[in-house]
Amino acid sequence: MTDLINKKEIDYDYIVGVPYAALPMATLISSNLEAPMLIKRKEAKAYGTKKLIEGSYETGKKCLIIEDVVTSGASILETIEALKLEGLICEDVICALNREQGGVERLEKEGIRLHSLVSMTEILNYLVSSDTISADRRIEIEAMLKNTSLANSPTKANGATKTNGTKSTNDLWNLETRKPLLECNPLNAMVLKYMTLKKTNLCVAVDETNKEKILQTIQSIGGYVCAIKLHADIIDDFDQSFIDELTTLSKHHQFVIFADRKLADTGNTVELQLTHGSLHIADWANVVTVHSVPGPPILQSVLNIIKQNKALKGSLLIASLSSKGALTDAEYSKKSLEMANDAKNVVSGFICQKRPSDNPEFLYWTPGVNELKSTDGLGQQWRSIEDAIKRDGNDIIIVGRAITQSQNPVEVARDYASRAFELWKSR
Ligand SMILES: O=C(O)c1cc(=O)[nH]c(=O)n1[C@@H]1O[C@H](COP(=O)(O)O)[C@@H](O)[C@H]1O
Repeated sequence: MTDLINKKEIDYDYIVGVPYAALPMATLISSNLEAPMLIKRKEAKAYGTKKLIEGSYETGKKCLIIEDVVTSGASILETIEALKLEGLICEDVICALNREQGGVERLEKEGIRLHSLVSMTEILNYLVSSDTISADRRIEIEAMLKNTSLANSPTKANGATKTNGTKSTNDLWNLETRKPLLECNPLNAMVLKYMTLKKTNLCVAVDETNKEKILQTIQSIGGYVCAIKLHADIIDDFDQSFIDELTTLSKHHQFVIFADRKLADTGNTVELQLTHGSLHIADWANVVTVHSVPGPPILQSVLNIIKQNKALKGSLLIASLSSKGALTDAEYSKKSLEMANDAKNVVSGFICQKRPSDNPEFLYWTPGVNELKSTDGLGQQWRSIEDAIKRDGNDIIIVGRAITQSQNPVEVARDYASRAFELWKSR
């Protein structure tokens, strides 16, 4: 907690623990920081000073409140009330666990900032990602916490109309319910952040062969995408300077870098393909496509590389392809889904035409989208944004030539992004 206090550069004169559970922590912090501590009594003594606040202090000075667990924030406000009566100022609270049951909001209303070591969301994320609890169990816990906070909330307390803040567990596609499930996977957390921040579920496939042209295109449309997909092996002048500029653009425009490599070999070969050769894919790509045809070992190898903490954070498994006559039928998709379900720490989602599953923990990425044409004469099959999102149930559209070969790629990217996002949000 002292590190958190220093990191947040909180200004204070005294340390005050919320009686009684937080007093030992407050005492330790006061001694570590060599800061004076005040004691707030639960109730004034019937004799002696009869004061609620013990210790030596000057009015107008600042108190940093220490609490162990914050639920509604009521006991903190009680402590602050007593301190204010003595002319003391309270602006910051440090707690160990924020149960996220209304405490932050209630304190914010009083101009109080709550800084927590860990939140309930972070704990649940860890429990799900470590397979300690299932995603469904997580939703039940969150519904229970939400119910409890509604039960404790002031509006409910003063008899205001009941609001049912819980989402039924089958409303898994509601973003508020689905968000915590998606955030258990590091890549999906990254993608979702950009999607919700930039209001876009558009991934543009920049299938150009010249790095300057690629970088110019990305610079112009970067504001409208959550991801940029490349076939690095078609770029004639692919080199480190390209990777550096691409990475800079991804940070500036906040998008995920997607290497469409369609890995489909033995584990050893895949590990070499991700880390060697002229591409060094894992050094710059956050996500890579993987075929399920070699079976589960390929995912273990991709995970081995993800664990090396390079740029690579996740993979998309091919469930179905858009090309005419593709062999990826329903049976193939089902087998891909089984592989993915056993490897959620490496498979963030799918490349698919129709969403192969109703599991909200995956993101469903779909190519083959073009509002103006239905084929390119080379086997590609295109359909509309609406069909891709609403009829086929996908999350992210992957669009190439409809944007990159249009008269005005920026305008088309903006249009595709806004239409796709509206359809996705309203699904
Ligand atoms: O994995 C892919 O991205 C992919 C899978 C698939 O089934 N179909 C498909 O078109 N793609 C890719 O998505 C992009 C589609 O580009 P356009 O056909 O120009 O929209 C290309 O980069 C393809 O390689």
